[in-house]
Amino acid sequence: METPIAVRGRGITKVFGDVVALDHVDVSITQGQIHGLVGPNGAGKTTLLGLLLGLAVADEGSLEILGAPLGRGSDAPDGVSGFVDGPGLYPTLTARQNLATVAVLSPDDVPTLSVDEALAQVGLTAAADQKVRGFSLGMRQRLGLAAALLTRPRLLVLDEPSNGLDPAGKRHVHGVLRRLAAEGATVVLSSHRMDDLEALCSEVTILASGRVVFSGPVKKLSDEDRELDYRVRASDPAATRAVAAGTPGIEILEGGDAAARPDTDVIVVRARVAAMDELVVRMVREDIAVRELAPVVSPLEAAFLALTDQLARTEPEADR
Ligand SMILES: Nc1ncnc2c1ncn2[C@@H]1O[C@H](COP(=O)(O)OP(=O)(O)OP(=O)(O)O)[C@@H](O)[C@H]1O
Repeated sequence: METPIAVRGRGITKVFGDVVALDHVDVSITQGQIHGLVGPNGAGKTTLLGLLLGLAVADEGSLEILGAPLGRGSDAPDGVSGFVDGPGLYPTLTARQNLATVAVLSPDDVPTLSVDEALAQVGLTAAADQKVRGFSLGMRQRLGLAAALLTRPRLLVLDEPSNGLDPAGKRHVHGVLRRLAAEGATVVLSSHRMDDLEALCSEVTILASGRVVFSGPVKKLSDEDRELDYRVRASDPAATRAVAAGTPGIEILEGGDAAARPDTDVIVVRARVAAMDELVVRMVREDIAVRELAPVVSPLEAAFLALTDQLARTEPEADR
């Protein structure tokens, strides 16, 4: 049986005065996915998330959420929760009081999570009775997530949920989102952090200037045919350099952002995957131990930069 589609948008256009925030955007998100929205500042991510939350309506196009078409003047879609532009919280109330306020606003027929359970899920039990005024950005983000979890959403929409989270907080929040998705909920989130998106999302939509430049599985972006820059650290840097220089398809990068490293035992090379495989085989044959080999930027980030840069170069100046 085909997995149901949680979000289906066709030709979505949203204009603010002279600014086309979304320009005929098509997007399909299957149920149970964690779907990432990524794009440069002003690309239209928050605008699209706002439409999913029913905070605004599109000027053109159709949007279907959890199987129901979203029309002009529709209420916020059932089963959807989340936030854009930071969670709306009352600073003079405690975390528990904030959630209690949200809980009483939930319609009676909506299945809810208890306030204590929501606080526990985001790791805020110990801070439950502290006023939100004294909360750090990361704690506010977690409380915003707890508020969104109260109604047991089938579609959770989050604008930069990892903002301000320390590594432990991030791991905790990622765990909550993965569990939700495993239980069948759909999560759509925006982020500027490619490492977060790669860790969490099975699919991403890349937006640039309001247009979709890619939408699909993250692994499709890890194109083996794309040249990437790799850091190579080995037991014998001079010998590595000599082997790299003699390996077809390997370009040693001297200078530039990627290569300007203070640790001189690292060399940076530009190559496709097949050439890197050959380089490693040759190094091992020469008894050189490979201590580190990693792309300077991740495949997703490289694809993002290539796709958004390509669009910027093909757009006339007046369009930007
Ligand atoms: N309410 C509004 N009134 C006027 N212009 C707006 C409004 N909301 C968004 N815009 C414009 O629409 C475009 C898209 O904005 P949006 O906030 O969706 O981008 P974004 O991808 O979320 O950016 P960022 O990464 O900076 O958060 C921008 O040019 C922005 O200035």
